[in-house]
Amino acid sequence: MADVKRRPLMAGNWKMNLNHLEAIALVQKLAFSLTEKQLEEVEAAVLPPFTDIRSVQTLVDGDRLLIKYGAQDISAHASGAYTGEISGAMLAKLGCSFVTVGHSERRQYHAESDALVNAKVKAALGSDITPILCVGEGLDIREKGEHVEYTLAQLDGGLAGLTPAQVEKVVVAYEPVWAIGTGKTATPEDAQEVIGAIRAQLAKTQGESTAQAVRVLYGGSVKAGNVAAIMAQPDIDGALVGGASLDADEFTRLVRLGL
Ligand SMILES: O=C(CO)COP(=O)(O)O
Repeated sequence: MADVKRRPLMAGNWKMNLNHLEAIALVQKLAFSLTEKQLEEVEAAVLPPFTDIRSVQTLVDGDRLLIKYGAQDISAHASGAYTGEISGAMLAKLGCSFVTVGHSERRQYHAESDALVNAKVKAALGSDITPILCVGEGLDIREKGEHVEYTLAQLDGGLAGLTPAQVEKVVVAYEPVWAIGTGKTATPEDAQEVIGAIRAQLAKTQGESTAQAVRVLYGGSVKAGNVAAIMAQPDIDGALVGGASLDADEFTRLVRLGL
């Protein structure tokens, strides 16, 4: 199917950085630097720590900013005795549009399995929040040449039990673990290889029209200096940006280059 227009998405995953005052300052700078037209063409989102979200909400609502925001994790449970967890309903109440699910740092440091990631994807959809399902291989898997099959298994695991209509609401982010925070970016061709395979797998499992509708992002050492070459690949619809999203000027340049 040719010429399907997917709106580019640039999402800044702040990880465990910036307090709520710093969050306000950064979002204000982004809003000052990006025009409404740019934000209509490229969807721009920030994903701050939980403790910043209320402040970001107040700013975005108060000034009717077009910048979207979300969270970095969501509980698989709806409510109850789950100490430390944050539910989808709580995030929805704060106006979150997105939540990353299954980020490699959560898979690695919090032992998140594909089954848990799948439950979190469903929790997000149940609260009308777009899950950004993160997949991607470590260096050992890449060196064995098994990166495509490994990533597709994470994709299938994360989407298990969803209907094609639900899958269309999911954003997938391919983030090879060896490229995160290391300064080593996958080449645009490496990223396209896996992201093209993700789209082909979606076509096989969900049907061609769903596969064409799903946005697939690349993440891993994305900066203003390399984003254009990444975005030039046919199947890449945006970027999930870590370090470079903490700098307002750099993230602004990234959003502008997102088309
Ligand atoms: O993990 C990432 C985004 O989720 C990528 O982080 P860096 O952009 O810092 O490599």
